[in-house]
Amino acid sequence: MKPIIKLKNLTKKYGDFIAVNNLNIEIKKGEIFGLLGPNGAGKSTTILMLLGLTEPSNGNAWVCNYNATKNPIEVKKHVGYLPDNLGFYNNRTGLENLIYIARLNNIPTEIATKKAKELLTRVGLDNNANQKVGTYSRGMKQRLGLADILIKNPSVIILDEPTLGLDPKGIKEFLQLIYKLSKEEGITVLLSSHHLHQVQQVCDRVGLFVDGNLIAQGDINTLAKSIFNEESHTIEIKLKENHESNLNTIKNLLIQNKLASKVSIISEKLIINCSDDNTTPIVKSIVNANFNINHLHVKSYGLDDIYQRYF
Ligand SMILES: Nc1ncnc2c1ncn2[C@@H]1O[C@H](COP(=O)(O)OP(=O)(O)OP(=O)(O)O)[C@@H](O)[C@H]1O
Repeated sequence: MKPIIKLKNLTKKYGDFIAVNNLNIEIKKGEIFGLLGPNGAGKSTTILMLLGLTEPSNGNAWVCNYNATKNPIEVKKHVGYLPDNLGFYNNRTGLENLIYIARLNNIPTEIATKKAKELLTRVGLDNNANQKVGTYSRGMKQRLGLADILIKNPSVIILDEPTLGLDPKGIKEFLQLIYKLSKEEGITVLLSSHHLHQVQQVCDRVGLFVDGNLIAQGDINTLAKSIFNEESHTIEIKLKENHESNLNTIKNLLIQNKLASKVSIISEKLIINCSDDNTTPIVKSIVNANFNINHLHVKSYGLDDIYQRYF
């Protein structure tokens, strides 16, 4: 299947400064892809090139098979873009704002009203439809922003820092909504963020961006495996019979049986590293050797760990 978004050697220079350097990414239909990186990494510049709002210095971006530079109008027809700062009429209600936007998109008033109501329900704002937007919380405004871009039935939605300024509950609700839209309706989502641990909950794949360079891309498990190699899984075990000789017996057992690549004894605990998740066979072999486990913790690496390992 052809990718719905394709970036090939995409580069943006401002004078001698390279804001985006030779970017290559392919995103499949229905995927949620996170462009992640610190401020100034080049995320917004990439999005602007994808929308045809700024021209690449080199390379190309295609969205829904349209070249973003040559066919920006076609791209805009298929893409809903949620910028980091939203503009609504604060003295109008959520419903009025949506109807107004639908009318701007040439949707007749009756259909616009029906569609606006449906969308407000879809984003969980049905009870706030007649409330003035000026009284909406930031989370509610973000959800209204999502309804706004869904009005033209986009195949792709692009969100620039969508969780900025939201409280933890707002972030959770918003990300759940994005996940639902993608998985239930097949909408492809590209979102940028510098909040790694938040977006890792919903992204199928991520691209890690630093100083205009994409330093890694993939799903979190693959990234963790490629970075932490033999140590991508860490299991911490404490025994009831916590003598050093017992810990050493288990250490040797696990290494001999090739269940671990490394076992350390730290603060009377076994710290076991392995490239695959061997938790079950490790626990079985400890129990079979007649030892009792009274603490077990499996550490899974997240984007924060991956990111920190890179720097
Ligand atoms: N019009 C411009 N002229 C010159 N430099 C620019 C211009 N736009 C962006 N830059 C620079 O390009 C780099 C990438 O900026 P960009 O806004 O894409 O980063 P970002 O990852 O989106 O960061 P943020 O989250 O802070 O928006 C930054 O160093 C920025 O200063």
